[in-house]
Amino acid sequence: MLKLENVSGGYGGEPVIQDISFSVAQGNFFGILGPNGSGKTTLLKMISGLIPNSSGSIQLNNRNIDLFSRKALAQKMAVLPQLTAHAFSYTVRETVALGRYAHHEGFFQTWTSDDERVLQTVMEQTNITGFQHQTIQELSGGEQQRVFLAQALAQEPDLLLLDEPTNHLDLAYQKDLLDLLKKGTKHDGLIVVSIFHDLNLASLYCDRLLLLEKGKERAIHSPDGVLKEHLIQDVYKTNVRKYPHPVVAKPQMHLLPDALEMHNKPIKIDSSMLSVKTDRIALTSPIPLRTLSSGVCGAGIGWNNQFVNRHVPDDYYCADPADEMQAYLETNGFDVSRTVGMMTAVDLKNVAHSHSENKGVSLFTVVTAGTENATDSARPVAQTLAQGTINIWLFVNGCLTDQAFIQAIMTATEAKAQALKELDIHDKWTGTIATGTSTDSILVAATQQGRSVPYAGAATELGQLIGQSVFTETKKAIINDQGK
Ligand SMILES: Nc1ncnc2c1ncn2[C@@H]1O[C@H](COP(=O)(O)OP(=O)(O)OP(=O)(O)O)[C@@H](O)[C@H]1O
Repeated sequence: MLKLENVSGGYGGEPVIQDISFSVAQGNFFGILGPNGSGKTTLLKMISGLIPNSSGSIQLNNRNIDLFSRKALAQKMAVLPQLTAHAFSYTVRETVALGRYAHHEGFFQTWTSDDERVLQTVMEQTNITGFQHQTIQELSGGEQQRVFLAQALAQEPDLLLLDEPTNHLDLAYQKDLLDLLKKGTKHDGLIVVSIFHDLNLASLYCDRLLLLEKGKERAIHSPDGVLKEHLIQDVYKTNVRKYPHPVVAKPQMHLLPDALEMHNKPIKIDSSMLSVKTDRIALTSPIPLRTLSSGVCGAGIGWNNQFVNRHVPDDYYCADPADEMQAYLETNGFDVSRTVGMMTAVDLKNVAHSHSENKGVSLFTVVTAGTENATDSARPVAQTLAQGTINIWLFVNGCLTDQAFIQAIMTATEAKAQALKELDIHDKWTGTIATGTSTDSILVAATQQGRSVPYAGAATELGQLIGQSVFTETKKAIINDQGK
């Protein structure tokens, strides 16, 4: 256990570090964050005993660190400092072997089989065995960083202190190094205390974070507790947006650039951008739109500027429709990374669309609808799929919040169900009124320009536009399809 109580200190004069207290238990990964000059390195140097604290106490395993001899401390604690230019020309192997010195009785103690085993293990873990006979100077910054990490690991410490360990490392080695450290905490009970400039890496790997501001604790908590928009904006004096990691339950911070792209010329999505052909309906926007969709391609949340509703035959079957659709889009000149793609078997000339406006927000709605496959979602039954799908596109000229995106989907779905009810469309398996078809898709795409639209429930201006237009255009599209 590492324990700091009311620690202050610095380089003489006004203390750089002021009244810092925290503890890190065995097996924990602790991150230190803070802007340039906030005192992160100074605090790490105090923990490692390199500079003394002027008040408070620093204990490792219930013992003040200043009571350890240098050598005893080196058996318990290893440090990976910020990478600096090295004048010496040891080989990689010799450099890593120096880490074993902490465990030797005297300078001339012979190299044991245990030393060799540890040396080989840490060289393999850090992937440096291949260049063990080269000199340090011959290596790149990232390779050198891994050698010094191997040296620190060769000390077999209880506590590992790191100053920006991922500096100089490429993406894959950043992950490998942090995975290795995390494994060390979980499997061997290692305590890791590390400085991070990259808030997102700190969030992914650390159990707890300390946020320093001008040498004082501004926050100490779990990543979720520290990575709060207002807190990070206030301490780093820059605009950020917090989003969950797409796979791991950890927060991620995104910078908001003042880039030109954010001040695009105002645009309005409408029917002039729509093209209807027999094999596809397509809409191309001059700027990327923020999208939420259930398309075969480009599903989920994203930014896209091409939208395709492709006609497929009644008997279309493919084991991997996403893959097949991707190939179709590529063949037809669409950039798959920026396209939302849907499929339908209905005749595309029966498409219905309209443009509507309400108090500064406008909406372009496009619907294709077939109802052979109509289902009542409240009474689901296993059934053979017939052709017939309702695909709804909603292009909003406005700036939507995440809530508004979700409410737009809800409002549109409710209006679609009402359209089916009014046209008395039944689920042929249950005999009840259908609510949709079992293969319907939806897209909400917003310019993220102009009026800000916080909500899109049925009582809001956008909600009313969506409700009315989806109800009307879905009915039109169904009637068109029925009259084919
Ligand atoms: N050797 C030194 N002598 C005197 N003052 C120092 C010394 N090293 C750092 N400082 C001062 O202490 C303060 C904190 O520096 P420190 O290096 O701890 O910040 P940091 O948070 O690690 O910064 P960075 O993110 O830029 O690495 C700064 O104002 C710095 O000028």
